[in-house]
Amino acid sequence: MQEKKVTPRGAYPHTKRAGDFIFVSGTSSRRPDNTIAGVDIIDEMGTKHLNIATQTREVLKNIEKNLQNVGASLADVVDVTSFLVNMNDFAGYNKAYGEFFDKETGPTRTTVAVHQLPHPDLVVEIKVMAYKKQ
Ligand SMILES: N/C(=C\C=C\C(=O)O)C(=O)O
Repeated sequence: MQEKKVTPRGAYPHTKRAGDFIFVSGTSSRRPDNTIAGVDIIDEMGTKHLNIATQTREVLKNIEKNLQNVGASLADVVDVTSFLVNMNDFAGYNKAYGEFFDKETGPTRTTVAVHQLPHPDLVVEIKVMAYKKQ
């Protein structure tokens, strides 16, 4: 059976090729059913813990799938821009990110804090640029 895909939240594609460059739109940990990975319910009152490490991993896996759909992979990523809602999450984000990319061979990266993301349960969104010859 074919895997259900995350659909973009607006009038944009997940990926856009421009020559040998591939741009990937801002991506979250949203699943194909529009629930969000990395939202832990921590008590019987339904209190949420928004898990930066889980969200970062799921974002990067979603980006990987989007790149695979156009014949590329995370190994082709040359530049990353990350948006955190809270810079106090930086350490958790940075550690999870390091499971996917290496300091010497990985892409350049810029991380900024933003006031909000398109869903209140999101704590990280990432966009990337990849380079893969056609
Ligand atoms: N890239 C955008 C939103 C992504 C949200 C998501 O994947 O959950 C946008 O609105 O530009």
